[in-house]
Amino acid sequence: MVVATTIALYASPPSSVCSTPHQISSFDLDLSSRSSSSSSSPSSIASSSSPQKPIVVGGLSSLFSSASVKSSSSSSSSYSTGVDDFSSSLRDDLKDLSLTSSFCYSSPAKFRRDHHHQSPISVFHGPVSSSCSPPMRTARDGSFRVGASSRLFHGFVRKALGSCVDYELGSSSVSLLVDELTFPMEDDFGVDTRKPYARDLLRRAQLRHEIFKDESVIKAFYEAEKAHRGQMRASGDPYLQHCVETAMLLANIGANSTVVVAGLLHDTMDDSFMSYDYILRNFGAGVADLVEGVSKLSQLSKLARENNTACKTVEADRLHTMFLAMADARAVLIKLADRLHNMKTLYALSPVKQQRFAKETLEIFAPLANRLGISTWKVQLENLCFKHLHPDQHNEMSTMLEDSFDEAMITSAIEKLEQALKKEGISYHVLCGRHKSLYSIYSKMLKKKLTVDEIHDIHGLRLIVDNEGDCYKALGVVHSVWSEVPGKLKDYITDPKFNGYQSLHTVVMDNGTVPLEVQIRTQEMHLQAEFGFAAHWRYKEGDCKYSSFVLQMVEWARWVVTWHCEAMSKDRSFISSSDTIKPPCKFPSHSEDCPASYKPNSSQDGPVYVIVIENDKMSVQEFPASSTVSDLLSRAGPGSSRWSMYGIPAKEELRPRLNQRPVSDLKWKLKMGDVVELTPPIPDESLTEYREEIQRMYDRGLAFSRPGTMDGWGS
Ligand SMILES: Nc1nc2c(ncn2[C@@H]2O[C@H](COP(=O)(O)OP(=O)(O)OP(=O)(O)O)[C@@H](O)[C@H]2O)c(=O)[nH]1
Ligand SMILES: Nc1ncnc2c1ncn2[C@@H]1O[C@H](COP(=O)(O)OP(=O)(O)OP(=O)(O)O)[C@@H](O)[C@H]1O
Repeated sequence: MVVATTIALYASPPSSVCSTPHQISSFDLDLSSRSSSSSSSPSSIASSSSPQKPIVVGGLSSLFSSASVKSSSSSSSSYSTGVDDFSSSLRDDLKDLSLTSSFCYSSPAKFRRDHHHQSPISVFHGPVSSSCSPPMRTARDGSFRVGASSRLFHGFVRKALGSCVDYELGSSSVSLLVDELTFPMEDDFGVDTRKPYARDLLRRAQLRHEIFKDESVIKAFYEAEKAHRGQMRASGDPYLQHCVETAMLLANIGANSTVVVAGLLHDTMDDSFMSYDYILRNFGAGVADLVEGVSKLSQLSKLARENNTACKTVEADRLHTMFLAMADARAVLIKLADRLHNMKTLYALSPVKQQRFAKETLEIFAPLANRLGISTWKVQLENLCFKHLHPDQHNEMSTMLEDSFDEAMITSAIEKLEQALKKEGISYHVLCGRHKSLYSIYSKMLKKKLTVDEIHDIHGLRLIVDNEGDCYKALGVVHSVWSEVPGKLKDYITDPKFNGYQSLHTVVMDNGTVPLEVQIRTQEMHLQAEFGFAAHWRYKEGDCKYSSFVLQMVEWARWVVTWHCEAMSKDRSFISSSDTIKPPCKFPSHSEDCPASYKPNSSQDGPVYVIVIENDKMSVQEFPASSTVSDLLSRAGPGSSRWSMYGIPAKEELRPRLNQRPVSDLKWKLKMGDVVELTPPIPDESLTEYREEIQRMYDRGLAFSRPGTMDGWGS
């Protein structure tokens, strides 16, 4: 949820980290800002999609002093110091920046030392030797890769994390305006592809975020323009606009140019002539793999949506795991950005489609954003779903909270506490605040059967201090500033929760009328609460039991995202100083032989989730690691309707299709995210003939052995 790091932040002098007085900017809070026209309109998407409003204080005084003010600010806290003079469009961008897990400016000096020569756009813009890239990127197995569509279904279980060393395009620090291109922008016929509308779109994007001046991003923009030319959205906008908005969302969380480029191209494989190889040639394997990953995710998501698969909790759980495990976490990030923009423009679709999308988003994508720790997207997705799925409750809640929300309250509460702490000589790492989102309030009311007046954490502050002693001292300060609500003090430091969660919680009354929850913890405790056993995503998912595989996968995915997105990387400085929580191995330099790296085909002990489509019905099935297609077939087993009276498989099972291609080897190992079709589209009339042929083979003794022991399937 909150805040605070950008490269500009790291470039600020360490002395300013915790001690500088901060002016808190005002901000647009859709729910609370009564002056906002959008807030009062029931149909306003803005009011429902607004993220929580995190406000942060902590060494940000020089945050906006960098020359790259726009990009650095865009990837920083939404509500930190000195944004008053920003343009309204930039402020719009900033709305997207309230991120969950980050509050740390603990070692800016280190980052400064490490990164101050780098592009302000991304700390990871440095060139990375190609030896870091996993070999699979270029040495592709040809057996299942004939044609573009088959590519979509191949090789997705590559190292989810190997990809984190993939920065082919990251080295570009070239910053260009639209008219300064150093490469030709012509199509195959030598026609200048820079259509006026595209030029305008790009110019506007460049005003909103510096990364759109990056040469590779501009090139991708024009490739996307070519690919989607003539294609319109249901809203009537050119399709290209969706590509730009998707990329903008990514840029706003600090994603580097590789991810932004892939964001621009994310639909090209599905919607146009553009092939994997074309993207590979023009943008490198990193981008091509990401686009391919997004494409695969889109196809699975469509299948799930059409089959209403995620309405079953077990299958939804498997889908969350599958999505994160089968593709690079950055592909999930792009898919989330794509979905967020689609949700923002959902009004253009038919009511039936709106419901379907909203349902799937709530079941699959919001939880994924939660797992990745991208709180701002999670909040927006949930609020938009809420609005479409329960419009009456949504309206009611909006109206109710419009009357009680007070945005100024949090900013002034932060100021008050900041001053009091200073007076007492208590230093802190982070002081931040947030409004609870509309959907989160609604869910809490339902879950705990409470009225809105009984929710005490609609307004919340979080204070991160140096040590346990300071936690208690700060608690005393909090209680001296505001009056304590009796019975609401919880000391999870002395008495940690069963999952190890530690923090002090208290509820106080601001102005004697509005409850304010204050959480106080150390950096270590905060890290545990974000990344550790007590991680917030797990807390939010409830009493689920997770396999170690799932836990490891989410941990990795979060690390990948955190390390690739500056705005989410606030915890890095914490982590570097933490003894108890270390990344599974050192990012971003881990390589194939890193013992901790995720190797799906060797060290992975499963399980594997596979999409099975049978008689046009989709299910997500779990198999032990190393299961084969043959194992999948045998699961149906004799006695099932799909086995003929002779005990041999009927024709359909003899030609199962794996990832859209006929299976050539039944010993083929199933991989996370594989799609197995058990009902190939064979015309009915051919079945009888085919079964007879099988029967003849069987009679001649050429038949296959019993299920489960079938040997290789020809090839
Ligand atoms: N990361 C993490 N956060 C937690 C956990 N438990 C509680 N929290 C945070 O602490 C807040 C309040 O928790 P509690 O004080 O235990 O409150 P409660 O009794 O569950 O309910 P309320 O007082 O109604 O919020 C939650 O809203 C979370 O933000 C946990 O296990 N992990
Ligand atoms: N008092 C607080 N101050 C600052 N941030 C908070 C505070 N309480 C929760 N958060 C953060 O706000 C984000 C959204 O949390 P949300 O309000 O949806 O749920 P929660 O408060 O953690 O849990 P619950 O709804 O069960 O009480 C999370 O990232 C959470 O860590």
